[in-house]
Amino acid sequence: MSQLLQASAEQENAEDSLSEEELNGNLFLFTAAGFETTANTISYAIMLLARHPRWQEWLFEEVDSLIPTGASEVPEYTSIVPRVTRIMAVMLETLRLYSPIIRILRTNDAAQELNTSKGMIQLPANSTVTINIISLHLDPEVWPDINQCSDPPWVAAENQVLPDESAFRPSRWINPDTVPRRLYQPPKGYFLTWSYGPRVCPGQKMAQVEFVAVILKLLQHHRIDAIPIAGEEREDVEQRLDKVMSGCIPKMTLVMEGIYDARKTGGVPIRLTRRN
Ligand code: HEM
Repeated sequence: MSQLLQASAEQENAEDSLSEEELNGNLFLFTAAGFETTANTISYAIMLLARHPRWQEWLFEEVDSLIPTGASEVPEYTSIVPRVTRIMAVMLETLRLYSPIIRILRTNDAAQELNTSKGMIQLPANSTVTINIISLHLDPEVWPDINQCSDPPWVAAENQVLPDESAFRPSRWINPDTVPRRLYQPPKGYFLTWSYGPRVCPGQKMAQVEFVAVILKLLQHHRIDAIPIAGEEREDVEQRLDKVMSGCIPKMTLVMEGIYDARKTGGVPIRLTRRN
């Protein structure tokens, strides 16, 4: 944003600088696009980790190897971020299941021919095309059973009721050691959480660093638990969390309904317990 302001201020002709309306528009875009998206992704990840606590144990292994217990040093970007794999996998899996932007709209000025795998599609001028990100991210022809070799052993023993593509299984993003790229690269066009092409999200890397920093610091000393309400058993808590997460609505970005109005709705009480 500061580079944009500087470039605008340096223009010799006033009409080449950004108008007040354009400045306000950009400020709004950066705030909404930069804040809501990442904040909600972190909220969903915390809910998923409270709902599936065994994945926290899996993350603790990575967190403790990155910052050994008792280490007083503040995590340092260049030494930590390139080594973070599991936290990134949790971020990608959260974004796959709960992408903050659930559809991308594009309108063409002129008539266009699209050459697709299903044949040629003629688009008249001013057609609006909606890309449905949710269905791409859950496509049963693409997502099931990827990288099962990276699963922690308890995954195979779990009685999984959901089809694999709908389940929270972050290890699907972790390639075996024999593959040079650490994280799974989905087929082109099937993971569009950041969009694609010339208008791809410019804040992608910043969001990743924010997510890693928050989850790393949170799990360095704490575990996340959903607090039972009024004598709930664990099974009741799980059902309640599933219900909250399935009650998502796309506002500016995808959000869990009622969760941010905690005074009225009660929200979802979460406890951070200090790890030993
Ligand atoms: C998890 C976090 C994020 C996700 C999932 C995300 C996703 C997206 C998507 C899908 C678009 C394209 C929207 C469209 O074309 O209709 C977009 C655009 C944009 N994002 Fe992000 N974003 C995230 C974080 C950020 C951050 C942290 C920033 C900046 C600090 C940012 C700044 C922008 C801007 C400025 C655009 C507009 C780009 C353009 O129109 O050419 N985003 N983002």
